[in-house]
Amino acid sequence: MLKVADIETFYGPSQALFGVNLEVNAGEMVALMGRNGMGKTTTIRSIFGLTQATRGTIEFESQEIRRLPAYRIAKAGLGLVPEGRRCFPNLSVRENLLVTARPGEWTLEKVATLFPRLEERRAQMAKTLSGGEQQMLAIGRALMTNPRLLVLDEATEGLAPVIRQEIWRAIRLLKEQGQATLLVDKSLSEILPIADRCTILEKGSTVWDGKPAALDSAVRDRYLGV
Ligand SMILES: Nc1ncnc2c1ncn2[C@@H]1O[C@H](COP(=O)(O)OP(=O)(O)OP(=O)(O)O)[C@@H](O)[C@H]1O
Repeated sequence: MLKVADIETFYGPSQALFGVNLEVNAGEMVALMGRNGMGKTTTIRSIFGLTQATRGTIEFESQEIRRLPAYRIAKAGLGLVPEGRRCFPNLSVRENLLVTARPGEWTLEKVATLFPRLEERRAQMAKTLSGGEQQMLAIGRALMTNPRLLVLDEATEGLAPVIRQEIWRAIRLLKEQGQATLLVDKSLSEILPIADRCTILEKGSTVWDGKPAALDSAVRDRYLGV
């Protein structure tokens, strides 16, 4: 479904990615891992055309998307929940969900069953929601675009444990429903049981790819330890 091959990405003169390889197949949940600053967010920005990769290929459903503008990439069927959420603060929950909605299986009703808290707060302005609720709204909004591939960048970062659990429960439900997902998160105990595959980045390159069961303590210490 998504095939990223040998991409290189720069911020001005400074190179952040030196050869990232990554694949997500239909129905798969893939975890993109690596310590701070190794290039996870830059990889996601490159996939979505927010910072264009200068080399390599990014194919989504057999279409080369590396040079497409961000809006065309979203339209091709990729849905992003960016780091830091970014809901529209002065729109209501309902308006946030509807503003980028596209026809498909995900509707207001279905998002309400995934996140009942959002339904209870549907008329509230997004800026009055808690951080965790805003995160749920960001996920709901991405789902309302009915993406064939959903990408979550640090969806549980900095949230209270009870809210994190609600979000992980939703992610597990998405997995059961066969939603193809690329996930960046530091919580190995949550990710490893549900990921089909893990891709690890170090200093802007893919250094390991495999099933979570193959991620032994040597690999963890080498690439994920602090
Ligand atoms: N806007 C920017 N301008 C210049 N350099 C940047 C910019 N954003 C990130 N970088 C650099 O690119 C490299 C990769 O950063 P990136 O944010 O992709 O890492 P990450 O793995 O997502 O880290 P984290 O887990 O901390 O979010 C780092 O060296 C970082 O300093």
